[in-house]
Amino acid sequence: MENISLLRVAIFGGTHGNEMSGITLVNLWIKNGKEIQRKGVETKPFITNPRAVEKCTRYVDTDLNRAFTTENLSAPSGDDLPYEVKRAQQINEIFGPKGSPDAYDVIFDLHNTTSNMGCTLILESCMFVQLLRRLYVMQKAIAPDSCPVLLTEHPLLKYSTSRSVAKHPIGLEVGPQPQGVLRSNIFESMRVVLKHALDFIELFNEGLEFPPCSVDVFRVWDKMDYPRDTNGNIIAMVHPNLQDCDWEPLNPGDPMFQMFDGTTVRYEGVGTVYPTFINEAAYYEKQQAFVTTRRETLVAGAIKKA
Ligand SMILES: CC(=O)N[C@@H](CC(=O)O)C(=O)O
Ligand SMILES: [Zn+2]
Repeated sequence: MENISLLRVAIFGGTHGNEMSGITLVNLWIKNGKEIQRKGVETKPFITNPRAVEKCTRYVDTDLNRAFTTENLSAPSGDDLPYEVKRAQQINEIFGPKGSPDAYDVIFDLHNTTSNMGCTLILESCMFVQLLRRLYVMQKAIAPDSCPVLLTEHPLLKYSTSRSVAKHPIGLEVGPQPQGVLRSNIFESMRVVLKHALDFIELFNEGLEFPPCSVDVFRVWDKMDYPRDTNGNIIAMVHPNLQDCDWEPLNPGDPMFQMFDGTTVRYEGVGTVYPTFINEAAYYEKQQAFVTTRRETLVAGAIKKA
């Protein structure tokens, strides 16, 4: 039986300054935190990138959700550092230090995507799947559609997120919602998932035991770029058969891109993958048309409060 304590919880909004649901919710909760208060739990709502929020842009100098590397966090502070690196250092001081016993127990980091991903929980390692299993069950109960778990553990594709400062980082990615836009359905589903997640932490803190079980996850497998010409210009779009089909199986031979000349590019990998972040606006600059994942079932042991 693994013992973990869940006492200090932060809720981050505005890690990307144009993802409006998390920004709006966190600002509401900063004004009035009643909705996120739970017995025995300290919850802190926090805007992580206020300058980007003010400009309604993803970031000012560099992507904050890639900035929490050991190198950045240990860089000598100075005015010449990019804004987001300075901000990462401040956040690490308040909620970390990353990797230390003093770090916050849980950070929920609220994101929106332009992809049709529904409500997705993003986990960085399977260590925390025991808890996620429970969140997952609760989400299933509240959302008519499935609520996938994306595991970003990958030797090359893992990135240094804002939430990685916590002992248990949890990303909440809800879409589709355009950048800079607030949609009531997306806003509401984010709000409801957070509510259930906090309810769970309260129950857990009261000493409720959760039995072992298994949970299905989508593990990041590979990233796919758009087809490009020799100058690096994009020469195709996501194929209509794939657009909006996040989490649906993509089999070898299935259409993947539609070239501007009308021809179809088909998936040629080995075996079935489950694409996600399909045609995410923020990923054009990252040379990423979508991410492929593989389905896995993880077995979660019993958990109980320390
Ligand atoms: C669209 C978007 O910003 N997605 C997030 C995913 C995450 O938080 O892990 C990112 O790339 O940082
Ligand atoms: Zn984001």
